[in-house]
Amino acid sequence: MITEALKARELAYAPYSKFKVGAALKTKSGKIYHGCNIENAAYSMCNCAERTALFKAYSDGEREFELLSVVADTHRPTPPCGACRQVIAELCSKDMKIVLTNLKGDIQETTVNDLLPGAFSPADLK
Ligand SMILES: O=c1ccn([C@H]2C[C@H](O)[C@@H](CO)O2)c(=O)[nH]1
Ligand SMILES: [Zn+2]
Repeated sequence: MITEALKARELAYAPYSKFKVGAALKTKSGKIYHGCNIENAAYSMCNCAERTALFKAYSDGEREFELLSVVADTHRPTPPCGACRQVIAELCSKDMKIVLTNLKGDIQETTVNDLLPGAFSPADLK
């Protein structure tokens, strides 16, 4: 899955930050969705790799996910931003595994719940 995230990273559209990110999301049925960050001249419209992968999968009707991997050229394994953590918390199970990596090959394994404990959730709307 790290190799798949690296492949996804190659397709990043990051002309402004020059910071390419790749993500790979595996469904429970074994399908792999790739995502890269996609930036925009209107900077606030930039979309992260993690959300690209999740939205691709979700819009294909996928609902059950097994693993998300993320990679970028960071000193530590690439941490997803707050917005992605919130989206991941909504669409993936709390115990789903997340593998954070970087180009040096450092690896950090974590879970959805560890990335955003106490996330605002659909239950809070009731
Ligand atoms: O985990 C992360 C962190 C940042 N980015 C993107 C957003 C923006 O395009 C660039 C710089 O923040 O990296 C991601 O895709 N994922
Ligand atoms: Zn993000």
